[in-house]
Order: sequence, then structure tokens, then C-alpha cells
Amino acid sequence: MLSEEWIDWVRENLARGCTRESLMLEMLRNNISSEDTLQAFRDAAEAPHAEVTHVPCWPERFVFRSCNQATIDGREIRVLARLQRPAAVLLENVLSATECEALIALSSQRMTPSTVVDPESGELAPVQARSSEGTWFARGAEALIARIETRLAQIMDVPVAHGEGLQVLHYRVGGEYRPHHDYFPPDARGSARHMREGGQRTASLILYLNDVEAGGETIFPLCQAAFVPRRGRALYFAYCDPTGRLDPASLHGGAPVEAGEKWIATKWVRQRAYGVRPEDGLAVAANARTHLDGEAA
Ligand SMILES: O=C(O)CCC(=O)C(=O)O
Ligand SMILES: [Fe+2]
Repeated sequence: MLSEEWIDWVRENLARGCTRESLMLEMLRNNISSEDTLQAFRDAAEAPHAEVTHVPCWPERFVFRSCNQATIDGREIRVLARLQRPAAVLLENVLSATECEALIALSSQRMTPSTVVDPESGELAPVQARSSEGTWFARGAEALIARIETRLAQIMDVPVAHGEGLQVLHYRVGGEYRPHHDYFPPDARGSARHMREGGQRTASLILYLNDVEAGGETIFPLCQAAFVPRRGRALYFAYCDPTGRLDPASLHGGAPVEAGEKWIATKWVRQRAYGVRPEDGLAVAANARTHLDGEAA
């Protein structure tokens, strides 16, 4: 049972503008269980910014919610692991080794230091919390990208047009991505600007493009789960239900790479169509680089 003091502490700190992420991490550091942490947010925050979901956010027709395998785009995709909260599945055989290599080759020429969006100003800035380099591709920018996007849309049960441009990230030894939510924090001023088109993000799919020798897991600190990167696998997780309620249990990060390197590609999907027609290619550029999935720590 969580004491009233913690619930008050959450309420007060939310009111003075602290982020949910920072409060959750502090509670975990104080050995409060993830269940109690989430409950404290529900209890504390019947405030307007706190539309916290009580149930996992599985999309209604998401095939891998119960099926353990399905053939998509001619590939037999298998479920290796599932989390109920947050709603997450680890999938095998999403990309072939050749596709992973081709995606790394396409990206390696165009990498720049990664940024996150400052939640208040909405501006992009490189930050310590995200020590990686990255690039992104407008939807359908290359035949390979278009093919992967069609496959991912089928896996996620979301139209291709709801997807942001594919984001490729490269971490070297020591590179990490501290815990964050991929959704736009509803209580941050900078979010409105990013949600004007396409609405909230509803789910993420991380494609692992190589094997990492040590470290580099995708971690969910509130459920103490860690997924090891492995070439061709994908981690899907959902955090926004059809009514727009968000799942703070989707807090996640990339653990520091200890040996080797790590390449991933991330697809974020929105509530509605995002960007212009896919055939307009680069016109998506102005908005595609909105990986507001962290914050200026
Ligand atoms: O590096 C990872 O495993 C996590 C990446 C991530 O959180 C993201 O791309 O939004
Ligand atoms: Fe993320």
C-alpha cells in the first residue's frame, strides 16, 4: 500500500511542473513498486493533464495480441515475448538480414547527432540523455523504406499514412537513451504544436538492425523488463487507447551499449494521418524529425 504522503508528493510535483518521468524514476529509486507508482499517478492526478489509462492499450485488431505467429508480406513473423502492461510484443523475423544491412548502409551516410524536443518550447536540441546519432527517412523515400513501412503498417494494424518517417539510430559504446515516454506529454506546452497534425502518438515499433555484443537492451523500468537487440527482431509497444488515454507504464529507454554498437530503426504511429501524401516524399521533412520522445533532461 502506498502512503498518502507519496500521493500528495506526486500531486504537488505535477502541479509545480515536474515531469511524470522524473517523478516515476524517483519513486523507483525509493523502492516503490511499479504498481504503486502507477496507482499513485491515478490517485494523485484526477487533474486535467492526467488522462492515465487503467487498461493495456492493445489495438482492437492487433494480430499478435493472442496469435503467436502470422504470415505478413510473405514472412513468418513469430512472437518471442509479450508484456501485458505496457502492451508490448517482441517479434522475430520482421526484417531479413539483407534488409537490416541495406538499411544501415542507406543511413550511415547521413547520420547527425540525435536531438529531442524540449517539452516547453517544442524546439529540438541535442541533449545528454540521448547519446546517439541518427537520421530519418520521409515515408516512402526509398523502395526499401516503402516496403518496410507497408509491412510494419500490417503488423501494427495502422494505415501507412499514420506513420512518421522512419527514424534510424546508431549508438556506440556508452551510447544510451535514458527512460522516456514516446507520447507527447499532454501537460507540456510544446506538445500542442507537434500534435496539431496527426494527433497523439499511439504506438512505437523498434526494429533491431544488428546484434549488440553487450548491453544496449531496450528497458522498461516500471516493469523491470529488458529486451536484448537482435538483428531482424522488432519490439512493438502501445500506449494510447482509442479514447486518447495514455499509459505511463510505457516508460522505456535504451540501456548503455557496453560492447559493440547498436543500430535500430523506429516507427512511431499517430492517431490520424500524418504528413502529406507519401508520394510527396521530402515534403514530410519539416515534421518528420519530431522524435519528441524524451526531454531535455
Ligand atoms: O534504443 C532503444 O532501445 C530505445 C529507442 C527509443 O526509445 C526510441 O527510439 O524511441
Ligand atoms: Fe522511445
